Amino acid sequence: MTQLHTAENIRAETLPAMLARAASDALRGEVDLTPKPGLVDRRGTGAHSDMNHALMQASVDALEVGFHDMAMAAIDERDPFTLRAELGILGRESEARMMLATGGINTHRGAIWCLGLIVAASAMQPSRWRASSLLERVAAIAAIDDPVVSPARRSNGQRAVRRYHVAGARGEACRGFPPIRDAGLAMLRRARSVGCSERVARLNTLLAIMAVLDDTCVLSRAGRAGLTRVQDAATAIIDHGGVGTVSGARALARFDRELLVMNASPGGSADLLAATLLIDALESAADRAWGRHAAGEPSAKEKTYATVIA
Ligand SMILES: CC(C)(COP(=O)(O)OP(=O)(O)OC[C@H]1O[C@@H](n2cnc3c(N)ncnc32)[C@H](O[C@H]2O[C@H](COP(=O)(O)OP(=O)(O)OP(=O)(O)O)[C@@H](O)[C@H]2O)[C@@H]1O)[C@@H](O)C(=O)NCCC(=O)NCCS
Ligand SMILES: Nc1ncnc2[nH]cnc12
Repeated sequence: MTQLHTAENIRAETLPAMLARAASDALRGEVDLTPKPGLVDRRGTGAHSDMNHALMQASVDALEVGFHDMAMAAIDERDPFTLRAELGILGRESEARMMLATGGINTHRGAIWCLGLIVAASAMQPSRWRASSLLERVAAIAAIDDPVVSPARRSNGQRAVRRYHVAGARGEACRGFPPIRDAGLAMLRRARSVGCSERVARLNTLLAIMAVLDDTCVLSRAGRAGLTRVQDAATAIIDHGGVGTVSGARALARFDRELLVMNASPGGSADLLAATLLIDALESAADRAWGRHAAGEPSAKEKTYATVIA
């Protein structure tokens, strides 16, 4: 867990480095979480023939520098339109590093998007890391068109958006990622508060996101019927107490097998789980560093330097 402290710095680290590390930690936490339904984890490849745990780890390693650059851009750039254009450039650079690290496999394009926006929003106002405040800034950035990308972009996600009339990754960001704000964070905190292990809390959080997200990966692979099945099955497991019980763990195993048969990988939900873990870590870091109800901006020194103890 990344922890942020002030004053007696054991190891001073710049804010961009701290944010990049926190984003990478969140992505590794998602990749390592096991057993996830339909997704790559420590057991194997999920509903993918071209990905495995080692490849996902290599992908995460390749993304940290890009998150650092996005944070730097957000600290330095005050004009929102210039910042959005810069984030687009840096996002595509990150996608290129991902493709280089994975031999051309799209492991984390969606994760670069959602975590990159959160990192940028965090760097813009370092002491205002409450989820609602962060996600408002995410929505404001996402609402600005990337001057380089054509609205007619041909991608699996855009084809699903047009065919099934869903928000897609861009639309969810423009709304401030409601599945994170309203489902993921609430489940993560509630599961911890009732004594679930961190693994169970995170698995329940993934299911809570899957229950509400119109995941274009699932739509592209299994259509509207497949997405409805995924949402209904995730809802049922949560409604019956989650995966911390024997019956819940058995239901999760059945769900995993069903997704493999459907070839339905909830990659978007996996990304939003990582984003939920990132926002949770940032809220905790801000509470420790600046106090629970920090209203004021941190000092110039705090804006630039913070101690990070891994
Ligand atoms: C806004 C972009 C994400 C582009 O989005 P677009 O709508 O054009 O669609 P895709 O390029 O297909 O990317 C969408 C990915 O986002 C994830 N996702 C899916 N549904 C949602 C949702 N409702 N909300 C949020 N995020 C969602 C998902 O990413 C994950 O899955 C991918 C791996 O799964 P897989 O099934 O293998 O995917 P494919 O390779 O497409 O299928 P196969 O060919 O293998 O069958 C992986 O990407 C995961 O991360 C969707 O795939 C954004 O990329 C963009 O505009 N970028 C430009 C640069 C930029 O502006 N960057 C800013 C950085 S701050
Ligand atoms: N663990 C995972 N498996 C498959 N696709 C993903 N996209 C993000 N994380 C993923």
